Amino acid sequence: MKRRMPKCLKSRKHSKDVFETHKLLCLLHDLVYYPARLLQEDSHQPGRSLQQSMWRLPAEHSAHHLMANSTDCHKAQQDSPKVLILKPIPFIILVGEQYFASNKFTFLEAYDSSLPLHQFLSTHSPSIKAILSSAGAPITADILNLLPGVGLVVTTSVGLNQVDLLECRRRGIKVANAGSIFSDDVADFAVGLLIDVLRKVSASDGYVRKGLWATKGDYPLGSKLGGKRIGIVGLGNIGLAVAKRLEAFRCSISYNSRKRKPHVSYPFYESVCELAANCDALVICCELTDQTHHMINKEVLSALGKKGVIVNIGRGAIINEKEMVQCLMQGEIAGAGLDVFENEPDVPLELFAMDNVVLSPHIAVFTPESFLDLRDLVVGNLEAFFSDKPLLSKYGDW
Ligand SMILES: O=CC(=O)O
Repeated sequence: MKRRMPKCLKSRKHSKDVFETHKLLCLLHDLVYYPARLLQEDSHQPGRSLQQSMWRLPAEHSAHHLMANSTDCHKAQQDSPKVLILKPIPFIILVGEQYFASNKFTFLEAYDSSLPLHQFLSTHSPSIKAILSSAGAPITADILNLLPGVGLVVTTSVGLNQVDLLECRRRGIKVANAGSIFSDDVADFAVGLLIDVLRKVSASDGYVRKGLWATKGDYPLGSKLGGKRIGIVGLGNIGLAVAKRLEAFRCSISYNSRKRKPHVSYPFYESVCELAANCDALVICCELTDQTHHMINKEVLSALGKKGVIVNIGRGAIINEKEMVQCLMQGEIAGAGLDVFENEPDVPLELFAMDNVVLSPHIAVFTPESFLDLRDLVVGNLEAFFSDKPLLSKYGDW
């Protein structure tokens, strides 16, 4: 389906941003995921202000700076409704200066203040009408309690496990996420991890680099992807994109999901354990919710079996990491391709020594190309909200 895009965004030229985007993406993981933890610990304690921290957005890109360039803009900044940002979101750097000059809204960066968060929010509460969140920036009931004027939470992430959705629903706060913008990127990466684990791409790369080819001879061969039975856990946009790719490899697809999908002919398993017992590889594509937390446990992995492989591009906590590490150590499953972990950026040390495991630092989601689409979607959602128009990527039925 074609995504609608606000007129003001259609005319913008993206190409000149690509170079900047590439530079930023090199820092992306550090900026988005690692500081999420750092910031949780740092949490607006006076004296430990983030103003001096390396994570702060460059001053010339902040809304305050951009809007403060003329008296008119300054007035507009004071009057316009505020979109709260609790933790740094590097993609904002990509949003053109021109767009910030709009009078529809301005960003209010809480992490720029030396005030304790509670005080900061109480002070600015009347003007805060929306929140811009990201994968590492939790939006809790406590925060929403302090902000009764908020009508929209928009996130730069696909996953919404960091947002208290029940509270949003209770308050009638609209929620918009990154929709399907990243589906192809994540699916490419999932298939990449699967091929890597099966065909030992990274492991054999390490073998060559360490000079072992010359001294130890040929490396053990990997296993063929073609014809494998793949179980997809979570058949949303990403799961379907994974399935489509794997069909081209002549894999047979089956799936587990909250509900059987109408118009989908792949075999459906109500139990994830049964799915695991009937496939050679499991690809985890579902959301992290109370129901999916630790859903992939020892029992499921044992059902997958000694030749089975698991790939996770969903969220770390969908797998019981301790049990998975044990299963890998004991040869209960054959290998794993993991982009997400329970306590990022911490990765269980045991995995480092396993050459049947491929590890990546939660990067499946982004490519520079779709990052530009994300920019347009987030700004488009905010623009729509403040113009009382339908959101571009509304989540939920409230
Ligand atoms: O993992 C990242 C996301 O949910 O966007």
